[in-house]
Amino acid sequence: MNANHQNDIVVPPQSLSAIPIVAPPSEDIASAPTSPTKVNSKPPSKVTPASAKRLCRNVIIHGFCKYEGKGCEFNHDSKTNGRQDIYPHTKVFAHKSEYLADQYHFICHSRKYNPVSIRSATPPVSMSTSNVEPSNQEPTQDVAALSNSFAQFDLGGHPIPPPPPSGFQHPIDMMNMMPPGPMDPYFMMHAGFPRQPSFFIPDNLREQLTRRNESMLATVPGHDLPQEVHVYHSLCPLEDKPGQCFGHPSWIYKAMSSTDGQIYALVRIEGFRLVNEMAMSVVESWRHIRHCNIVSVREAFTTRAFGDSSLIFVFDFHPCAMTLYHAHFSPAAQAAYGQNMMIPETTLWSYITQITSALKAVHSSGLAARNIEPSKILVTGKHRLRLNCASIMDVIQFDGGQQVTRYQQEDLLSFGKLIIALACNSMQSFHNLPQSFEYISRYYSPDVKNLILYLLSKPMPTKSIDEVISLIGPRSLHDINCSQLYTDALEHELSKELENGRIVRLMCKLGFINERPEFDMDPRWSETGDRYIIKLFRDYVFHQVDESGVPVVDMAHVLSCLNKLDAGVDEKIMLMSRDEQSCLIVSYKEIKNCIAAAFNDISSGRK
Ligand SMILES: Nc1ncnc2c1ncn2[C@@H]1O[C@H](COP(=O)(O)OP(=O)(O)OP(=O)(O)O)[C@@H](O)[C@H]1O
Repeated sequence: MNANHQNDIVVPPQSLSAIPIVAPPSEDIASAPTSPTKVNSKPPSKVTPASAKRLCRNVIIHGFCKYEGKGCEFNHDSKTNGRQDIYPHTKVFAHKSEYLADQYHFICHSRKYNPVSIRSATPPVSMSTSNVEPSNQEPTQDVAALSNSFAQFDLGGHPIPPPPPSGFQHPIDMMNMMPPGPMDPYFMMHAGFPRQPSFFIPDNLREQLTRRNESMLATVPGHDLPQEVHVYHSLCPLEDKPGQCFGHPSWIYKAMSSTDGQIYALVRIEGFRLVNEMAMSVVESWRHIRHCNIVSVREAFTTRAFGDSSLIFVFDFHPCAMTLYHAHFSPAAQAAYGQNMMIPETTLWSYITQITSALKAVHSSGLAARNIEPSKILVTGKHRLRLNCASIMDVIQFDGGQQVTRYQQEDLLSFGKLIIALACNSMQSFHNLPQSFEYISRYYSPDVKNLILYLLSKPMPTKSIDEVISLIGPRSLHDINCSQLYTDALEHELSKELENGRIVRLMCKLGFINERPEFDMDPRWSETGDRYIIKLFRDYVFHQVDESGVPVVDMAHVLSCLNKLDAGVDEKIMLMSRDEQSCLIVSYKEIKNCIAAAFNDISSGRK
């Protein structure tokens, strides 16, 4: 610390309303120091018995005192206390002294004359055991003296707010918007403390998104794939052995496009010789379909990059996706859930609604899906389905689109088979229809059976996806409702993340500003003025210690401070010099202005 500031603080001229705390004088108000610049720092500490009659400042301002019954000696019964009784001797400096009295009261609650202890989880230690020098003065007088010393500063703009109405929530409490449920273990560490604001998204959602992000970045070492295929690089196989795509040996890779930097899924049909160039034009029709239940195809091309003649289809990549087969019918899934794996009716209707919606989009575009089977439908989230491998069948069995109507009827038939398989939890269920229908009738509503009967009925011109839509109409409304509720929940989470984004930006600004070595000799960057306030604020937010000097790692405190800073609220805080010899009272609004000015200096290229 700069030697000039060992024992006192010169109020920076830029921050007129930053108030250095004067050492509470032991003399009378009349003999209180009047110089605003030179300050001592030892705060008053002892509360005389007279305080017992005085209404607690915390009750006045916040509606409650968290130290009531835990050492706070002031009166907490607001009904028996008139406001005019609070500081009968300090009428002249009413608002100033009241304000500072409030600060003083907080100091009294502090364990080590350190603002962090205001937020401490443990009850405050009595003043006699704290480091604060005891004072015989009544707080009112001390405070009046303090305000007297700073009469020249503009303290008048902040009248004390009226006592809060019952039910009033302190801004910090208003951030306690944690959803009902078990408390986050982090906050449990602060037992005995009111619930802290939660700024983080729920664990399950966070884990899901993290897994997806990791899956996007995951690589598989030791493969001998080409470095580059067309504009795609960083190929990574998603399977360790070739699969079967519509009867052809196939591979699927994750790869990055050098065109847009996005990750895609490349489906490679191995050793495929394209005889009709026109076949590729089908992909163009598919490319125009953008639907939430269809994996979008981006392009298709042939390549010799793998040492053979391969046909490549490029699809959107959905991290952590698995096929419907894998989710419900694979030996692993069957072993894990056994007979208990019956799909609940609401889930079944959700699946039906999503596939119907996808088929409607495809059929309306004059195409047929030709992929309604469990291994060609991806589950990309909870109960979230997407038809995969769109367009592949049309290319490898190209017929110029002559049989679309037939294929569309086949889509409906395949859809019926799929519902039977899902409802009976068996891929073989279609081979024993009477038994399957009996099972479905027993466990599902008649609507399911009626829909299946319709889908399995003979192909005819009137049998269409539109008919299916009218059959499932009321059921699909439930799915729409669920989706919208989920969207609302996600938006809510997103709004919280938005706050976090703002906080990160603020922290970046603080990082840019604090202790820049190249500005060491510059008085504007040394430990005076705005930058000094910013530095002390950084200490206040991050470097607090408890009464034994142990660092306090209190995320809730950090987030709460940064949120208030971001909002630029009028609330004032006390910043302490590192030697604890002097302190400043300054509002978040003023600190925000200091940071904005300092950051502006840096970002404008000032040297
Ligand atoms: N678009 C995609 N985005 C992300 N992952 C995908 C995508 N398409 C496929 N996958 C992943 O690749 C795996 C294999 O897909 P594929 O289409 O080859 O299914 P499969 O069950 O192996 O079928 P088959 O046995 O017929 O090859 C899927 O389980 C999924 O994890």
